[in-house]
Amino acid sequence: MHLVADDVYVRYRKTSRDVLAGACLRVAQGETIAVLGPSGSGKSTLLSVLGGLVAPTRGSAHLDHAERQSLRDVTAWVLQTVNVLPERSALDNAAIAGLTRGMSHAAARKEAQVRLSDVGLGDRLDDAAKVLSGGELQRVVIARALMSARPFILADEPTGQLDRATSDIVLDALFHSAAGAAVVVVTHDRAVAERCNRVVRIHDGVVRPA
Ligand SMILES: Nc1ncnc2c1ncn2[C@@H]1O[C@H](COP(=O)(O)OP(=O)(O)OP(=O)(O)O)[C@@H](O)[C@H]1O
Repeated sequence: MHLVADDVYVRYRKTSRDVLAGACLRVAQGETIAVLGPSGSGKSTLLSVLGGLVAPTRGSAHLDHAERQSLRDVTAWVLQTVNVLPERSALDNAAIAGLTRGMSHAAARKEAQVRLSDVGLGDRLDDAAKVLSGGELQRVVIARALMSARPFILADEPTGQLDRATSDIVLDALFHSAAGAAVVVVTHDRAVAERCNRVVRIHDGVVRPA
């Protein structure tokens, strides 16, 4: 199964330019792709198209062998602005993705414990999200994305606000623990790109090898 953006054009309402203008990207299962490009070039837009959140004006985004499966059902997000329930524990925040998947409460909590331990938060399970640091929160979000068991993880600047050492911990969590899931990561950070199998750049609305 591949996640495919095929000749995608996106023009936002009330704007006069195509942010994406013939963008193509084919994401194989298990691969890691860094998407680079200047601010405003359309990186987040491409990610939103792949995740089924923005509909192309022309062209399409789809799964090549499962056309009827929705993009939203096969993608999990790791976003720049961490969206967690601040009063709930790290364990609860990660377990939510298991509940959404139809797991029992007990099974979701058990798997969340494993996922959080995998990203180095085994000793923070019961801490409320609001007392965790930025890097710890980002790892909770990664554990939650992994809990969703979706084959494609879309990460938008996951290390944007973190220092180098914390970024490395978060990237280890993202790339090592994702075992089997593809990761498409939008980044300005060369160190992130260096850890990916493939690096592409958006320029003039199209995707080119970097
Ligand atoms: N909902 C929207 N409505 C109108 N214009 C939008 C919308 N979302 C994005 N844009 C515009 O589309 C262009 C591309 O935005 P996008 O966020 O995809 O770029 P980016 O490469 O991810 O930028 P950055 O690196 O600064 O995050 C920008 O000019 C932005 O203002």
